[in-house]
Amino acid sequence: MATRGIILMNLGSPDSTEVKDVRKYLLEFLMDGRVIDYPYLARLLLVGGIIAPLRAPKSAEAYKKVWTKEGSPLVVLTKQLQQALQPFVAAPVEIAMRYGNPSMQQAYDNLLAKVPDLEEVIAIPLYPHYAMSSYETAVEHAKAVHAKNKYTFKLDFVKPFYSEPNYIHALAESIQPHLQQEYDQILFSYHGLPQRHMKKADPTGCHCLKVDNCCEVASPAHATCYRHQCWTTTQLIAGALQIPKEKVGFSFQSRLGREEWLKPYTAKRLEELPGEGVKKLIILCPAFVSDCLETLEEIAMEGKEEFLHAGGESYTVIPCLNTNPLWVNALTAWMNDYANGSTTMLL
Ligand SMILES: C=CC1=C(C)c2cc3[nH]c(cc4nc(cc5[nH]c(cc1n2)c(C)c5CCC(=O)O)C(CCC(=O)O)=C4C)c(C)c3C=C
Ligand SMILES: [Fe+2]
Ligand SMILES: [Fe+2]
Repeated sequence: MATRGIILMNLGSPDSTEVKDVRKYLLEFLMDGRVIDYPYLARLLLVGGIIAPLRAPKSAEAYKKVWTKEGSPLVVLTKQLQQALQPFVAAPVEIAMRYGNPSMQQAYDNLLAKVPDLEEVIAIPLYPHYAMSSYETAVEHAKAVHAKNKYTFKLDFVKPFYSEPNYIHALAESIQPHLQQEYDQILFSYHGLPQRHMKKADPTGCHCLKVDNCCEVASPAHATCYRHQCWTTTQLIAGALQIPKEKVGFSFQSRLGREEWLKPYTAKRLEELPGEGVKKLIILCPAFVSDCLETLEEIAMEGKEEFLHAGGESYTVIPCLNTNPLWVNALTAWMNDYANGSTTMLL
């Protein structure tokens, strides 16, 4: 059998909540041409001259609200997932961040230190849904670091798992206990994307955001359609838990800049919902498998304030899967199926 290693890939966080570290992180993140996809010089002027310097102090304050003794929640929870998974798989597991630390190269080198005759690495981008700015950049970065260092081991990737039954089961079971309370709506809030990115990722050039109900009509575009994949996760969870259609909400959070992003915007919905009679809200963020700034600060703190201020009465946030044993089971099943010759979960 091949000598293997596994890498859990997540987005990454600043090294600390100091403004200089947050600025450095924002620069690395937003200078990624798959995130801010403007021509290099325009991107450099916008990100280096405006966004990173102006946003860093505000983001640093937000990070301070959620930072833990061990560091950023996203990185700490990804490490905890590594520790939870390791006992169930034969191959060593490392973690890597697309931006910041630990880097992809560190992860490869850690695996090589443990397995000098490493033949194959399976990278698992921890994003259920495909987006150029999350899944695709993680994959392309992993390939670029692999090529630059002339590593000889083979590199494979787990594909977006938005509809995979073990993942859906884990997510549904994590939601189920919260549905025992009285609620008016359960809002599935996904990280947003510029609408332009959706059209850019459409290989047909004529489907996404161009056809009525584009995400609900069959199309080859769905393999790279973020909105379709978010919609599918929502439908599968609502079906598994038999949540009535009128109690399911769907929105997109974390907008940046002036372009139009996917709608409806979560922040706007949180202001509108109480006026529509939704006083008791349950909210979750299935675009993330690990809690992070966007779930702990934007949704659990700011979002709650917005909703209650608009007249809402109760606001329950469902945590991300983090180290949920069923989620660990899902990852274990994919890795063990692969070790037994199945390539179903590979890109
Ligand atoms: C679900 C995956 C993600 C997609 C898609 C995504 C797109 C995207 N993000 C920005 C800008 C920012 N995102 C920020 C934080 C952040 N984003 C994701 C995931 C996705 N982003 C995560 C997990 C996090 C949290 C990181 C953490 O340390 O906890 C930030 C930084 C924080 C802030 O200043 O608000 C920015 C900026 C864009 C522009 C984009 C698509 C074009
Ligand atoms: Fe983001
Ligand atoms: Fe679509």
